Amino acid sequence: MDDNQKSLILKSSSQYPLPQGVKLSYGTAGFRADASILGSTVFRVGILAALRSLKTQSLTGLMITASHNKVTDNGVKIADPSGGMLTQEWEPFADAIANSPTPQHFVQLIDEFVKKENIRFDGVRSAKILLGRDTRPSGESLLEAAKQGVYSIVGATAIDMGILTTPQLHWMVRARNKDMKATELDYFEQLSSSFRFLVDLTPNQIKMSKTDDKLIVDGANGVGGEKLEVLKKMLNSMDIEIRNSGKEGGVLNEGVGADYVQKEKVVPQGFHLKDVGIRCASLDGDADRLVYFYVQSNNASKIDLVDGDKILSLFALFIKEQLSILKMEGDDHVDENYEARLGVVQTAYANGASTDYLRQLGLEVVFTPTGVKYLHEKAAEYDIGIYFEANGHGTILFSESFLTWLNARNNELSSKSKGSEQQKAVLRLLAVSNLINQAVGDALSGLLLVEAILQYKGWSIHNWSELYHDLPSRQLKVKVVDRTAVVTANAETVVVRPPLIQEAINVEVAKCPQGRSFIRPSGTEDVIRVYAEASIQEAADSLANSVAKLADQFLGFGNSG
Ligand SMILES: CC(=O)N[C@H]1[C@@H](OP(=O)(O)O)O[C@H](CO)[C@@H](O)[C@@H]1O
Ligand SMILES: [Mg+2]
Repeated sequence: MDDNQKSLILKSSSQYPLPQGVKLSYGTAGFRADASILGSTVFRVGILAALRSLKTQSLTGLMITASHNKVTDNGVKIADPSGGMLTQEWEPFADAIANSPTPQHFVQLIDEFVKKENIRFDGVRSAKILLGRDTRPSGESLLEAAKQGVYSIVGATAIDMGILTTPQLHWMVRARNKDMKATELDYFEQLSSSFRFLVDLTPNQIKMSKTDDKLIVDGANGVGGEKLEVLKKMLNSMDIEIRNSGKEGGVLNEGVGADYVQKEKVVPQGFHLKDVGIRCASLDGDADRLVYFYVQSNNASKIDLVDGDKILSLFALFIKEQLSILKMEGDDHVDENYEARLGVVQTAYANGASTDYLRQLGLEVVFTPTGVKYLHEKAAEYDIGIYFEANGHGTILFSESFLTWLNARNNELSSKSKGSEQQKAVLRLLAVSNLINQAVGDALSGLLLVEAILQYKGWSIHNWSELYHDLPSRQLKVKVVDRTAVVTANAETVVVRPPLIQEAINVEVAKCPQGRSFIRPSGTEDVIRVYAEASIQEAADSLANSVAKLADQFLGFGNSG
């Protein structure tokens, strides 16, 4: 970096001083905190996004959101040129700059990093960053801070895309870098046209009953509701009612949204007994999580939850079915069949019943630590990789080579057996690859795929929910002195440090029929999370309580000496 560049950063960063006592870490979902302390963080992440753009010689993205957190929080994360999360190799640098105490120290950190990474400032290609934000009131001024960050890098351009869902921003970054159509309208057109295409391939004899047509969506009073309104207009065949769109005066994520519904297992605000029997879905605050549910007929506040694991199972079942149609005999090109590698990726939070179900289907199921970046990376190793967190974040990834094969197969079948079952299966898989977001989990595209598959199978939400029965589970949080003292292994299923706690957990688990329990430090909150499941709810609750006590004994404040 030349002196001019250094003094530009120095000057602008003095306008965004780091508040006293702030310590942030680029966790499972970027930086998140109370919005009032985030100005300097977002400014610095603006610079980081520009450096990432220079390093990769591609466009990057910056999203301002705190997802399902309360409305007074906010956050910021970077989209890499692929549309995925920021490369993990850069996370330590993100932490270092966010916590740098003075503008001088900050400039020095950047200068060292630029040298180490060999980032070129020769102006041959300048940095370009797409900016987006959710509907939080603090978003506007934080977006300004991000712009100031970007503009402190000579020649850099910030393109403000306005209010978006997180997956839309990731989708646009990916599309732009692939020289594909990348505006918001292109996003809606791609989703709606591939959805219509998929639905047109529904076998004729299957028709859903009239009562199963309707879908009610809880928009969490966030950005998802207003975007779904746009999509709905382009899909005039669908009967969707959107509640908690943010226009009715409700507060973002307060008693609404996918996180609330999944964790509390109760109806979101605005849902009542008269909704019994109707298919309902809930988005989170930035529309990258999706769960379904229906209201229990005997208790209007309780729901039956159809979570990310069950969305994953529905997707896996459908994909597997299409792959087996492809393999059907009766055409002369059986030898040209491509053995597509289908993989399913879950975390330790996946309900044990879902994993059993998927394995019974004969699918390969693998586990990664919590956090989209791990699941996504693993899923990308397959021809078709399906990943979901139980909380509703997930998608289906298709490899380039498999897509090339599908397109070639389609051309071949078009000339030899147009309209055959095999060609329809090929076209369905291609439509899914266009519909489902290839960059990150996306509640809107996930919702359309669920709807298309339910129509294809002629299923109600009850049919779907009956695929398997969830084992009762319980999640708890424990405040501890230092959550980083907990080190886990085997996709977070065992604790390796501190010593002896895992043995103690094993003793509790052994007392419990179908018992399973683990603890891990949260990446987004200063707590240890406890998960337990068992054959009955009381046993899951008591297992979770005993393990929480162990966490407190080994790590809690009583043990701080
Ligand atoms: C148990 C749970 O739901 N954990 C969530 C939560 O992470 P934690 O690291 O558990 O705080 O937020 C992440 C970001 O949204 C999400 O990826 C993850 O699944
Ligand atoms: Mg979210």
